[in-house]
Amino acid sequence: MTDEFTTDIYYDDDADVSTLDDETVAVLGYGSQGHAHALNLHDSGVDVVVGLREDSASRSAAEADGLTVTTPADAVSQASYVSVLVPDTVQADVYENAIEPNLEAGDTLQFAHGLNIHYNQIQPPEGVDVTMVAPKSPGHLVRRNYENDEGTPGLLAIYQDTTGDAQERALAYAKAIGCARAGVIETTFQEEVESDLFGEQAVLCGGVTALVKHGYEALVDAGYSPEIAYFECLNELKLIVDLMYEGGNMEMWNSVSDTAEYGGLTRGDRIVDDHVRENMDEVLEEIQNGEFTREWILENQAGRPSYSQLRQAEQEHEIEDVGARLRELFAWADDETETEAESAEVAADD
Ligand SMILES: NC(=O)C1=CN([C@@H]2O[C@H](COP(=O)(O)OP(=O)(O)OC[C@H]3O[C@@H](n4cnc5c(N)ncnc54)[C@H](OP(=O)(O)O)[C@@H]3O)[C@@H](O)[C@H]2O)C=CC1
Ligand SMILES: CC[C@](O)(C(C)=O)C(=O)O
Ligand SMILES: [Mg+2]
Ligand SMILES: [Mg+2]
Repeated sequence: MTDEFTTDIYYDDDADVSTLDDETVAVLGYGSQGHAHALNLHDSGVDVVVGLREDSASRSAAEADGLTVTTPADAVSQASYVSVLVPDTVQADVYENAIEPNLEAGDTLQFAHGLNIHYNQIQPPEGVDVTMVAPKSPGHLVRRNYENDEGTPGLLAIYQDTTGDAQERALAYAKAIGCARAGVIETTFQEEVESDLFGEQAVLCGGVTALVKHGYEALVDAGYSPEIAYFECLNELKLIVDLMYEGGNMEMWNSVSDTAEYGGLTRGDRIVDDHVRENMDEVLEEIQNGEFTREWILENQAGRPSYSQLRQAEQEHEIEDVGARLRELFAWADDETETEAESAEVAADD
């Protein structure tokens, strides 16, 4: 077991937002990450211009938030620091048509996810710095944490350092969006993209929702009420994970009953067993060898048939309707409503 971390971790004292005083940052995109970065940078005193399509649904939101909005190409031409926060699947096109023609030597080209660089969808020119500042959080929480004077952990990677100032500039950016309040871990584009794709597929998004739905279906199919199944398998998960977030699995184990602890420790590995680990290793291999990224690019080129069908089926799962009706009935609905409103607001920007 290692008693020393091998990575460098940076905090607010390691960064200086004034590094960006003479720079204009173009934030391309105003969705989950884009709105959070643009607003946090702006509130940190950085000169920001948002780049959006003429017909973008996000324009009105960005302008209502007091930000300067123009087209992506014009934003890049005005900027010395370009933060690419459009969907991964359109970045190569946006780069070719709006970024590359307007990028100048000495500029920074920055990403929040390494996919397009690591899988060679974008080949940046020599003469620019290429960096990544990747919050380890959904975008609307990056904004909420900043507004609450809290931080969001992030990753930082330097792919190309032409100016010799790439890290100083990226750290200033990370501080300005609130990541250095929590901690910024230095990594590489490869490590970020492969770990992020794995985490969202096998644990955070894919794995956990599959577990929740199977648990819900097992109870409902055995005759238990949907309300009970929802509270047991979805709602309480937040409360459990909050404890894990605060103090590791042991904080959760120390808080639940001995009965839950014994049942969980003896049955957990029967539910998520060695076969699940084999599946995880298979999913990771598909990420590492580029199979997933090729599949995702082809899916988009075909107009997202599978994505749309799967998303529709997810929306139609009984747990969505049961959960929406229950959240309306309970005291915390105001908070949830706020979260759902935040999500709806950001989703409208998509
Ligand atoms: N979502 C998250 O929490 C996280 C995302 N990331 C990364 O951040 C990046 C952005 O993702 P995310 O914030 O989820 O993106 P969203 O889908 O939430 O937002 C996309 C934004 O880009 C705009 N956009 C879409 N297509 C184009 C286009 N062709 N040209 C110009 N603008 C366009 C949209 O506006 P409109 O369609 O109206 O033009 C919207 O404002 C990705 O690299 C992602 O991997 C990293 C960490 C977490
Ligand atoms: C967990 C999904 C994520 O990687 C994220 C919010 O970090 C994403 O791509 O949205
Ligand atoms: Mg992620
Ligand atoms: Mg991701």
